[in-house]
Amino acid sequence: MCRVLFLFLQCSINFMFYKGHNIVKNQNTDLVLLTPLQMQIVDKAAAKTIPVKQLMENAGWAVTQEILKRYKPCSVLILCGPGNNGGDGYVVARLLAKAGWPVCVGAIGKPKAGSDAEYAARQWCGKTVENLEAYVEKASLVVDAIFGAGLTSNLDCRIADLLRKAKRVIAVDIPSGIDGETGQIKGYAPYAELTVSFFRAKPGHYLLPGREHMGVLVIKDISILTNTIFTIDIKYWLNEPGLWEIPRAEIEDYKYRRGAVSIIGGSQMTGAARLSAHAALNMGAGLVHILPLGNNEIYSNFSACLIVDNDPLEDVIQDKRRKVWVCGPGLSIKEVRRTLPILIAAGKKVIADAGVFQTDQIDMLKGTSIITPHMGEFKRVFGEIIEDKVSAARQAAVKTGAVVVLKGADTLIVAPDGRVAINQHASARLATAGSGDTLTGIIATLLASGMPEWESACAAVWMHGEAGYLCDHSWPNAEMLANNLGKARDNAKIIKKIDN
Ligand SMILES: NC(=O)C1=CN([C@@H]2O[C@H](COP(=O)(O)OP(=O)(O)OC[C@H]3O[C@@H](n4cnc5c(N)ncnc54)[C@H](O)[C@@H]3O)[C@@H](O)[C@H]2O)[C@H](O)CC1
Ligand SMILES: [K+]
Repeated sequence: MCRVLFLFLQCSINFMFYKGHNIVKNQNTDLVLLTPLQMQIVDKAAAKTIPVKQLMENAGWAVTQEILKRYKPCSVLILCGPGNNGGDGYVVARLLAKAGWPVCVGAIGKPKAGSDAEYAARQWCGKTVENLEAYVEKASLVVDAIFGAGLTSNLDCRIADLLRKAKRVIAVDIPSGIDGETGQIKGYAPYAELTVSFFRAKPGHYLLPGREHMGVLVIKDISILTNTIFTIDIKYWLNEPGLWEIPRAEIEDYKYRRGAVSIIGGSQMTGAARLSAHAALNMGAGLVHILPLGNNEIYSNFSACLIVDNDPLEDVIQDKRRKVWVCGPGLSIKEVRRTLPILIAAGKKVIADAGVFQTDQIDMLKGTSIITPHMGEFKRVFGEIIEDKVSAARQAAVKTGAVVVLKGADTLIVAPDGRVAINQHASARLATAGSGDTLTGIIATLLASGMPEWESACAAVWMHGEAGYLCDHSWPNAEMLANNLGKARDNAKIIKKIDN
């Protein structure tokens, strides 16, 4: 009952804020990721209702609780930087010492006079050590509270050398040296075994290579109100159920409403289109066609549920009910040139993959709905990554007008309007030939069932990962992955139900 009332109040508050700003487009605020700059805005807004000193106390308390929960008392060195990250560190030092742990502090820089961090430093009455090199080596645990959201440039070599000597590191907010927005390493960053951050995670917590430095990542509530998010133009989300909603089967459904997926079937490499079709069928598409560019026998013998087109593409595209097309898996560049422009000119929603990335002709992709390159393909078409991969994918989305799914261990789903979902729901089980073709079939099915482009791609990437997790076999092939898609789809709904 209380939960229902709480949800009602939360929805009402959300609605009030949406009316005013319409800034948070996706309703699940739990999945929002804040850049360090946005976090500063949140901090400032939060400080109007709760003093920063109190937020810092809450942050230090949260870190201390996580340490007490996971470790037995041991010698701890807390490295405190000059800013508020250091301030959190001083609070941890005080609270851990109060709990009876042998603690000392190593001050790296001095907090500004009159700052909240200086206040926290003054509350620390224990040992502050000078010979940091020796202490870092001796300490059983090193708490890295040097830099957090405020890191502006590469870590100084002395600080990097110091952190290199630490045996076991616990990071406050984020390991020093990781860029909170891009996940890139500025000079050096330690590998923490535990990272405790506050309110909402940052993109850099999930983007590689940063993600590998987090160890166990815990995000703690420090009493910042959720509604502070509504004043910010959110651009990053973690890709989990709740960010999107999969259409449910309705009593009045018919096959075209459930979704019709059409796939161009290559004349030589026929496995790719068949895998896409297999994924689409297992994902619940209402109708799956393959249009073969060569001998259609292999496609006709593939599955009783599959329809193989006998007519040429120019005729088939006249069928207005067949809106969603997959073009690229198993196609030569010649086959792509023969089919992709026809589909685009006919106004079809095209998911372009594999074969379409064989040239650097970006123009060819304009008018597609979703493109799904892995990093090698992305670079072939769009060139080397100059800044970071999120910026590069955003530029590619603007240039093509398509949603870009940049596939990898931290797959990005980037919309032309700048929205970015970061997927961490994946494992090495997806790294198998044909896995990409499977993903294409999943995206096509969701798009054909009426989901918008970005949401279809996000949901498909998550379900692809889920199918991998569901495999009993630790080295599944793409067909085994596709066999788990029905269950993956069900799981997405169950998890969403619990979240909301
Ligand atoms: N809502 C929250 O999440 C809260 C977070 N808290 C903690 O505050 C920090 C962010 O604090 P801020 O003072 O803005 O930044 P830092 O402490 O990370 O560092 C700023 C400090 O460091 C100097 N600096 C930056 N880069 C370098 C560098 N490469 N070399 C040398 N010096 C550098 C800069 O000039 C400043 O002096 C956040 O991470 C949380 O841990 C709050 O406690 C409460 C709410
Ligand atoms: K830190």
